[in-house]
Amino acid sequence: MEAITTPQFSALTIGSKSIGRNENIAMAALNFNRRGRKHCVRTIARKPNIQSRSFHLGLPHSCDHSQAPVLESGDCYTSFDEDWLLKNKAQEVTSCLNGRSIFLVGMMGSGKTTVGRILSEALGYCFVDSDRYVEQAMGTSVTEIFEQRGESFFRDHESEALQKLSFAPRKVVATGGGAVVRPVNWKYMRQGISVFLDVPLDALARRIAAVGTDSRPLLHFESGDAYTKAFVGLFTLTKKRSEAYANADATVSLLHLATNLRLEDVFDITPTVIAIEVLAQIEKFLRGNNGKSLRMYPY
Ligand SMILES: Nc1ncnc2c1ncn2[C@@H]1O[C@H](COP(=O)(O)OP(=O)(O)O)[C@@H](O)[C@H]1O
Ligand SMILES: O=C(O)C1=C[C@@H](OP(=O)(O)O)[C@@H](O)[C@H](O)C1
Repeated sequence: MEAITTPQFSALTIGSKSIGRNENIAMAALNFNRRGRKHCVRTIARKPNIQSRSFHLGLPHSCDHSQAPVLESGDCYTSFDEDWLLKNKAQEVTSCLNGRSIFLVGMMGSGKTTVGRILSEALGYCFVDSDRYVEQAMGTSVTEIFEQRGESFFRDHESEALQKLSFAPRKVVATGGGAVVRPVNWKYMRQGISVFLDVPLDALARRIAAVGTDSRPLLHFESGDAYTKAFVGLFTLTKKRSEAYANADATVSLLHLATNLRLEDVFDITPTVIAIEVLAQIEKFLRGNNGKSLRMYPY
């Protein structure tokens, strides 16, 4: 059996900078392959109730990761800095991505815009929100388009936007929550890699209630407070769309992620950690390790 090697960054000092909403330290991932050799720096999550502090990461020659939390992608981790890890993960995935764009799909409020911006910055890609793209092309808001021209008019322009974006490499595209329902949109998104952000209904409704339903016309028909409107509306849409979301090349399930990180609430998972997990799942897909078939890409 080969000896386990000490990671190159064993003397790296973790700064005492604040990370995440509660200023807790981040958790870094060091992935070891089956033969026990250090493979690469992997993923992280914010660990609640641990004070930020400086320390040296010096791993012994035989690391026991049996107690380390495990991400959905199967990586385990120790304490580290999440921005640093995102950068490293992005560097690692960049070469296998080879310029392919990333299309984030998921329900309203699943974090496509928030996570997409972080991802694009880490990868040096451009970020495009397809709703904003349509709004710019039409010179009016999505809400007004729905109210004045109807949903199918909006869907036509959404498809046109995705078609145009599909030709452009090096983009992270936050698609609209309903883009998955038109089969032709998958043809466009297949020019890149699609990732489904799978977020529990309650968390979606809480996020949307926090900002209100004004900019989400499909939730305007429901009655009750913002949370109830969002929950009921999203429940109905989810039932119709879950099969379509399953077409994505990769999925990041926040429930699985929270369970593996031993977090009680998906709200405790920061957008940066989700971005890292998106990259880890893309890597799995590109290596043919997630059960989805690879396609030929134009870039
Ligand atoms: N990981 C997260 N934890 C808590 N709130 C989040 C997270 N990601 C996004 N949000 C919040 O949820 C709301 C919807 O996010 P957004 O990125 O606009 O979703 P989408 O583009 O999928 O509709 C925003 O107010 C955003 O700040
Ligand atoms: O789920 C949907 O059908 C929609 C989601 C919205 O985008 P977000 O997912 O960015 O909120 C926007 O495209 C439009 O209101 C319709």
